[in-house]
Amino acid sequence: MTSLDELLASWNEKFRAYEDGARLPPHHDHCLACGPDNPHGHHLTVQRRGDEVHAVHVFDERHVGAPGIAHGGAVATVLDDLFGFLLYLTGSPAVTRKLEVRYDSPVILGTTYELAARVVRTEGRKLFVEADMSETGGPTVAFASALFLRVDVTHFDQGRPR
Ligand SMILES: CCCCCCCC/C=C\CCCCCCCC(=O)SCCNC(=O)CCNC(=O)[C@H](O)C(C)(C)COP(=O)(O)OP(=O)(O)OC[C@H]1O[C@@H](n2cnc3c(N)ncnc32)[C@H](O)[C@@H]1OP(=O)(O)O
Repeated sequence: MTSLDELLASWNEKFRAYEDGARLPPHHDHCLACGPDNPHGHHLTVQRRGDEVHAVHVFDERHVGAPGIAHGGAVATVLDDLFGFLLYLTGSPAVTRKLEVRYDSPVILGTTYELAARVVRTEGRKLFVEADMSETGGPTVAFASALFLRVDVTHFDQGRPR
C-alpha cells in the first residue's frame, strides 16, 4: 500500500501539464475506482480530451446490484472518481462536498460505457462539475453533478493512521 508520505512525494509529479489525449495517472495504486492494485476496484483508466476527461468502462460481477445490473453506489463511485481526474487539469487537489447522481437507465454489467466529465464553473475554492455516461452514440444512462472544494495537502493528513 502506498504510504501517505509517498503520495505526498508524488504530488508535484501528478499535478503537472498533460497533453491532449494523455492518459492521466491514478490517484494512487489502491484507489477504489482507479487504483490498479485494488482487487475490489474498478481499475478506471482516464484520458484528457481537451478540457474534459474521458473513460471507457465496463462494470463487472464485483459491482452487481440487482442481478445483471450495476449497483448504484458503484456507478456513483466511478462518476465521483472521474471528477477527481479533472483536478489534474485544474491544477490543485480538491474533494467532493456534494454529489448528485441521476440514474436514467440501468447500467448493465458487461456492457461498454463511455464517460465524460467537465468543469462547468469555478468560484474561488468551489468547482462545479458535471459528468455523463452512455453507450457509444446512445442516450445518457447516468448523469452526475458535484461540488468539489479545493483543499491543501494537510486535508489528507487526516487519513494518517492514529
Ligand atoms: C496527500 C496527498 C494525496 C495525493 C493523492 C494523489 C492525488 C489526489 C488528488 C486529489 C484527491 C481527490 C481524489 C478524488 C477522489 C474522488 C473524490 C472523493 O472521493 S473525495 C472524498 C469524499 N469527500 C470528502 O471526504 C470531503 C469531506 N468534507 C470535508 O473534508 C469538508 O467538508 C471540506 C474540506 C470539503 C469543506 O469544509 P470547509 O469547512 O473548508 O468548507 P465548507 O464549510 O464546507 O464550505 C466552503 C464553501 O462551500 C459552500 N458549500 C458547501 N456546501 C455547498 C453546497 N451543497 N452547495 C453550494 N455551496 C456549498 C459553503 O457555503 C462555503 O461557501 P463560501 O466559502 O462561504 O462562499
